[in-house]
Amino acid sequence: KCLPALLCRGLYSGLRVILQPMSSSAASSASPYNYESLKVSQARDHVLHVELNRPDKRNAMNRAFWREMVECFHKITDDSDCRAVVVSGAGKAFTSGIDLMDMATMLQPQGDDAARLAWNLRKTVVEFQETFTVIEKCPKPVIVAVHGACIGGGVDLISACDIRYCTEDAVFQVKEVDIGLAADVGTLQRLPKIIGNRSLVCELAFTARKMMSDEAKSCGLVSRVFPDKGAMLESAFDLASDIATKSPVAVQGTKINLIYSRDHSVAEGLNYIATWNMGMLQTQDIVQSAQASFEKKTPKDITYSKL
Ligand SMILES: CCC/C=C/C=C/C(=O)SCCNC(=O)CCNC(=O)[C@H](O)C(C)(C)COP(=O)(O)OP(=O)(O)OC[C@H]1O[C@@H](n2cnc3c(N)ncnc32)[C@H](O)[C@@H]1OP(=O)(O)O
Repeated sequence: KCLPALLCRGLYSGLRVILQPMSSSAASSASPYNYESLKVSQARDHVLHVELNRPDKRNAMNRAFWREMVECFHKITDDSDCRAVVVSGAGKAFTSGIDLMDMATMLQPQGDDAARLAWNLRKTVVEFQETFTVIEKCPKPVIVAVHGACIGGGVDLISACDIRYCTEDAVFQVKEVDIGLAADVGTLQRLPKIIGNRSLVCELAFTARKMMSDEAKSCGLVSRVFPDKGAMLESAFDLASDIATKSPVAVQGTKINLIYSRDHSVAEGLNYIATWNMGMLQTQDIVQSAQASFEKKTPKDITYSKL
């Protein structure tokens, strides 16, 4: 064999080793899901449960929370073993929104003059927005299960999730006007697209009035209401498990395209998915799924490769 060909092959093998993605077990043993404000556990096969975990403070969103949600969802995005996520709150309530004790220091502007103060404050708001936008950027479906109070930042959080369940005792409140600010981390942008009723969004956001579970269901904010938290979580885990049996190529491609299409015209959405599927239609998952269908099997009978 000629020397240049051998050198090329050696270089190629070396590159393959360097570019080889870390297996999920190696990744998770190096950096487990370990947080101060969140508790992450494996609820079912391929299903992670992310709990807001400051029950004594009604899961108020403190400094650690705003940072850890981003870290957690980045990790979930890269975790090839995870195919669906359930988010819920520990204790008496889902969340009481931003931590009012931490708020002053978290939003304290820094800078030598008005321009620099404003510049840095804008950066802070954009960073806070990322705490919930990561949920939307994560290609794994995220189901949120709300019980009790879901206030302020809580509505921003659930608006970024894909599927919303709640209990009969759930209370939703776009509370920001009551603390003197216009909601700025997602509610005003996402909620109108979820409930499709601008009049109702304005009413909720201008007055901060409470919306109970029956109204949340009738306006389309949540898709199901349960008598208690236990029943809700069981159903949320069942739903996540069901999603996790399907092809991850199909499910994650569906989430990404649904979100893209929400923010673009039909023509742009069709163009995007055509380009998407020119790669993804080449998956073995289609061959396996079609074969299973011929054999009267379901996705549950198929082992799809990790994504
Ligand atoms: C760039 C910024 C972007 C973000 C903006 C976000 C804005 C918002 O989120 S606006 C909404 C702010 N939240 C509130 O106004 C809610 C305040 N809390 C309540 O109304 C009640 O606590 C609640 C109805 C949620 C629950 O009532 P309950 O009787 O069950 O509990 P409490 O006795 O009131 O509270 C128990 C302990 O938790 C502490 N706590 C509750 N909420 C917060 C909070 N938001 N921040 C900090 N701490 C909170 C409360 O002080 C009690 O603590 P302790 O006295 O030590 O037991």
